[in-house]
Amino acid sequence: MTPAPASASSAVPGPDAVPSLEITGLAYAYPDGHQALFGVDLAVGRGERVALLGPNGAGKTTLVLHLNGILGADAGTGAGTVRVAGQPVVKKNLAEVRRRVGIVFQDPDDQLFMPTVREDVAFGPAAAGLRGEELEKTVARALERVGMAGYADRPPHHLSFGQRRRVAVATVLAMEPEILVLDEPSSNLDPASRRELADVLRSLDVTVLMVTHDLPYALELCPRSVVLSGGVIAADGRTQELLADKELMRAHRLELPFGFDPSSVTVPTR
Ligand SMILES: Nc1ncnc2c1ncn2[C@@H]1O[C@H](COP(=O)(O)OP(=O)(O)OP(=O)(O)O)[C@@H](O)[C@H]1O
Repeated sequence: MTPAPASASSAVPGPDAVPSLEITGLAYAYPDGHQALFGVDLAVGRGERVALLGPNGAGKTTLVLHLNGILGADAGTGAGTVRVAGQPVVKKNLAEVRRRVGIVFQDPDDQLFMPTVREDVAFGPAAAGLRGEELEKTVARALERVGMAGYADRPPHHLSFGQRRRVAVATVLAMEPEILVLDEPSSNLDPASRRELADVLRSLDVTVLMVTHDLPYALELCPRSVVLSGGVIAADGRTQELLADKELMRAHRLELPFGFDPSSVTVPTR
């Protein structure tokens, strides 16, 4: 599959718009010498929802950890550049970059540690200086966006896993990120929670990069997918077309559930 130009996706900004994410020539070797990324180029336009697919060990987590400077950030162990909303991810910009890149980790309990949902969602904006009514409004709006408006006073550990994941998304949305990065958002969710989270994600007016092994979820949510394999981008194009490409799928150990037909799904236009 020939990599598709960014303009093949549906919500691509105009030629002058700054992409939410722009990765150029990103290469990275871990300190033990293991080379995980070999020159990755990827641009994600504002408002796009893109799935990052690939087999175990492809380099997906390594790539995501470069987006907010946990790895890389001019540490001297790699090459290439990462820009978020035009800003290079380098040490002197890390505070600003981390505000703009909201990562929702696979386990919500890694992100929720306060006595109440309200305090968890308020934590980031309060640390950024928000106070009083403005902070209250920010928290309320973030909880509303994930359908958890009535849960502000509840302790996070009293919520279901699916509800905790939505609150984890709210903690990140409260920072008004440029790009929301989700690591396996559908993992451990029952079918109803999975669908509810999909509805929430579809309703957000934010750029999304979603790492997932759940190919039907990628298809439901992301018009565009990128296949990372062996530390390089193997394909970049419309999710429906990539999932229908049996050779590509086999070559990169991607498997649809038995009997699943990608052409039977109505895909979102953004
Ligand atoms: N801390 C580390 N030190 C050395 N090598 C590492 C380290 N972390 C990951 N790797 C290696 O880098 C490669 C990419 O790993 P990465 O975790 O980015 O893959 P992934 O696509 O996220 O995989 P998965 O789907 O299993 O989560 C793998 O070969 C992995 O073994």
